[in-house]
Amino acid sequence: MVKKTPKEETTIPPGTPWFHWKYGENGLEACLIMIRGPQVGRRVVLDKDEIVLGRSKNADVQIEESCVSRQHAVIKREASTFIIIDQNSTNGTFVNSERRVTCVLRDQDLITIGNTIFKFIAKNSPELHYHEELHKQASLDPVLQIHNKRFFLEYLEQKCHRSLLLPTKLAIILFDIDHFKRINDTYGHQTGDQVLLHVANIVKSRLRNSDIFSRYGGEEFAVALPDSDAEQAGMTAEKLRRAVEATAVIRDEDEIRVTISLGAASLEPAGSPIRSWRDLIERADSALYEAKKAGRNRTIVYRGTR
Ligand SMILES: Nc1nc2c(ncn2[C@@H]2O[C@H](COP(=O)(O)OP(=O)(O)OP(=O)(O)O)[C@@H](O)[C@H]2O)c(=O)[nH]1
Repeated sequence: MVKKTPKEETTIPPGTPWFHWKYGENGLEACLIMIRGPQVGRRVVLDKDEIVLGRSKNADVQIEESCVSRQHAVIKREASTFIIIDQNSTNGTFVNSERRVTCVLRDQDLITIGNTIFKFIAKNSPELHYHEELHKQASLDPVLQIHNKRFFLEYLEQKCHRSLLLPTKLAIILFDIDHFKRINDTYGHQTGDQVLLHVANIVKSRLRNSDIFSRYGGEEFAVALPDSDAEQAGMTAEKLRRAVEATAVIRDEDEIRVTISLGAASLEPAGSPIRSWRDLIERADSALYEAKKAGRNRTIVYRGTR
């Protein structure tokens, strides 16, 4: 049964980029890896001319520590060089333990901001591919070979931030297999896993390359649809629902059929404006909840006034 997402449930690192886990045209970009702090292993790809680090919600890399200034430091890219510039922060920016106002970053430099430490990995660093692989492994669901929740939320946060600034359209779908417990209870957990894989494959094959599809929980999934509004998300959701409904998993003599319930929400105003990715998740989740309550095997698009 789908439960409403508690507000504090998602604690995914803010500002974590998602877009360079496949090799881009210019190869891998330089990055920062958090090596001490609340999100150890968090990777920040330095793919913009300027990246702000600070406590502010609007910082590209938000560091939620009271001793970190709102706009603490900026990393500027100049050709292939990265320069960190302290923004007159109260407690200072440290590179390799020395307080610096500006500093050209070199491979493996350690940047300390508050209690958080990042390691700078340059574009030509021998460690770059290693960190890339670690990030990739940490972003995949090992059974279904689709993105995991961590990756999805990283992506959503980044994408939402940009879509609200530009602004561009963005929608998401959350969906859940109906009465999945019965499948496990009737056929066993292994067959349950087969059904999960079946649903994941059906959905994957119906999405665009630009859509981000992930496992959100046990039998819950999430899709992010860039450049889509609520109507388009509703149509995609219906397409997915019909595709799942129309196919079956064959097991011995049995045809196992499942249905899914879906909730969709988009960034465009529906009642009160969306301020963050959390609002989007909450709205899609409440639409999914309504779809379950209304009898399952259906799509509800969030049109609330909250
Ligand atoms: N086989 C298998 N089962 C899983 C996995 N993750 C979660 N489940 C099962 O999914 C079931 C979810 O049950 P419920 O939350 O009651 O939901 P439901 O039976 O789908 O009912 P509704 O969501 O209300 O339609 C539980 O029995 C979990 O054990 C998994 O990775 N593999």
